[in-house]
Amino acid sequence: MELVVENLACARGGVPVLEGVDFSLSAGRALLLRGPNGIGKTTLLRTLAGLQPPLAGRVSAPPEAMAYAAHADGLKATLTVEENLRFWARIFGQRGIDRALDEFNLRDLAPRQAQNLSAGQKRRLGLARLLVTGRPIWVLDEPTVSLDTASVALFGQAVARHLGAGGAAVIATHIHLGFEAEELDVTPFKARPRAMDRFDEVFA
Ligand SMILES: Nc1ncnc2c1ncn2[C@@H]1O[C@H](COP(=O)(O)OP(=O)(O)OP(=O)(O)O)[C@@H](O)[C@H]1O
Repeated sequence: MELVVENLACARGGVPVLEGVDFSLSAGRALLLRGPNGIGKTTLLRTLAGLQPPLAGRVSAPPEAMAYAAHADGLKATLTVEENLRFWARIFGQRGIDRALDEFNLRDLAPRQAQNLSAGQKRRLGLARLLVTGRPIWVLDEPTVSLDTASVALFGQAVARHLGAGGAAVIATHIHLGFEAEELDVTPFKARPRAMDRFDEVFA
């Protein structure tokens, strides 16, 4: 599914963060968002995923086309790895969890409660959830935090397979993920400060 973003503006805590964001992404392609801490990558991803409304502009694909993975893994602590995946598969109307277990090397951990996983294992489970959503556009915020080198490679392969199957991905990351991708530095889209009121304008 193609994703077209036109003249998008987004805010955090009521403060405009980015404006005039334009890009398009074809099926089978990934876009890596770059830019310094605090510039607005998370805010842009949340807006793309439909978790907050844009201030202006258009996102062509509906939120139902997006699978969003945030900084937090959002695991059910007392469910096992397998139960977590089955839970999400049911939520998203999918059946199998085998690919998710295999692609993220979770087979041996399947019977373990999520609360007893290491940070990197939790992150692998959070990312494995993407595979049971069945959704075409992955929207990922710093997905490799806590992952070791081998797990980063597993993740890169999973994304590459998703792209190969006609999916797309928008990923905020500071590292190289091992697959071909376009890059967008969002720094030039930083929102300009606005006058708060007419009195402010006098001094602008
Ligand atoms: N809950 C919040 N309320 C108000 N402002 C916030 C909130 N969360 C973040 N911000 C501010 O919004 C701006 C954009 O933050 P955002 O998290 O989108 O940046 P980022 O590019 O993802 O940063 P990082 O690379 O550090 O993850 C920052 O100035 C940040 O301080």
